[in-house]
Amino acid sequence: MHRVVRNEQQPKQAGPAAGALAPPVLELRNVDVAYHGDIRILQGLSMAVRPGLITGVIGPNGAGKSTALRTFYGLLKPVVGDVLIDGKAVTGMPPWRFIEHGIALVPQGRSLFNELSVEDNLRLACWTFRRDKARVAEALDRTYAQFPMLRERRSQAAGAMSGGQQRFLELGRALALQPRAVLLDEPTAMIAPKAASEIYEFVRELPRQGITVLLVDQNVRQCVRISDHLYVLELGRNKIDGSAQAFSEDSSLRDMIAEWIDYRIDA
Ligand SMILES: Nc1ncnc2c1ncn2[C@@H]1O[C@H](COP(=O)(O)OP(=O)(O)OP(=O)(O)O)[C@@H](O)[C@H]1O
Repeated sequence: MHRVVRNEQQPKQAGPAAGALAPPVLELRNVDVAYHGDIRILQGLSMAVRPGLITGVIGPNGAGKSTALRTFYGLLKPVVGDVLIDGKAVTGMPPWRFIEHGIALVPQGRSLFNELSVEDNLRLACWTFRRDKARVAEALDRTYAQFPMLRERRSQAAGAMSGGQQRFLELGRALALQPRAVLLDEPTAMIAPKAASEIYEFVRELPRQGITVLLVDQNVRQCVRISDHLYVLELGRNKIDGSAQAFSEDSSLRDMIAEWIDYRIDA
């Protein structure tokens, strides 16, 4: 059974953050977020997504991980505090403008047009420059080179593919616009284990392509394994954050993570 291990008033920082000198691509600064009325789901939450790293966000069910990701992408507006891109406040900016800043989202759950072909789903990602046929063709070629499986299935209805294949199409659609950062919300939820492992291996390589990652995940084991920097949330607040190295070197933190993994396995 899961137990809350620490409940300090102040979040603990587990050692210096990896890439701590680079300014964040994205940042939440002391945000409070409410869905309805004045019940604040996030309270004083601060997080930074640093370039070239995978930043993982973990925490118990209902801790506010997905709410934080939606706030990062402008889908929820903070009641208090700010969202920043490259150090500049963009609080209240609508989600569709994030791609102009090179930031893409792969939301939780299925987001494809099931009846449309794989290729038409990719073409929709190119909507803003649809009249530039050469640019669309280049985006498709690049995506098919990265995901040969999608090229083979380009005429197939997206909804006829397996869950894992659909996830790769969603990733391909997000990457078609060559973002510098991608926000992933539970990328392997409801995906078979083998495909989930392939997705994590793919995500792990993204920084090598110059793509910064924010990964919100219930799969604590995989999130801890591939992240460079981890945030642990609890009840909508910062609990602990630090580099993956600091987590691996601190036995009390390891115990806490192990406890969560055990909890998840037993549940
Ligand atoms: N659309 C909504 N309207 C009202 N409350 C919501 C809404 N979405 C989430 N919540 C509440 O906000 C809190 C945080 O939810 P959130 O989905 O962000 O947590 P999470 O850490 O991502 O959880 P999980 O790991 O279970 O996905 C929960 O108490 C949840 O019930």
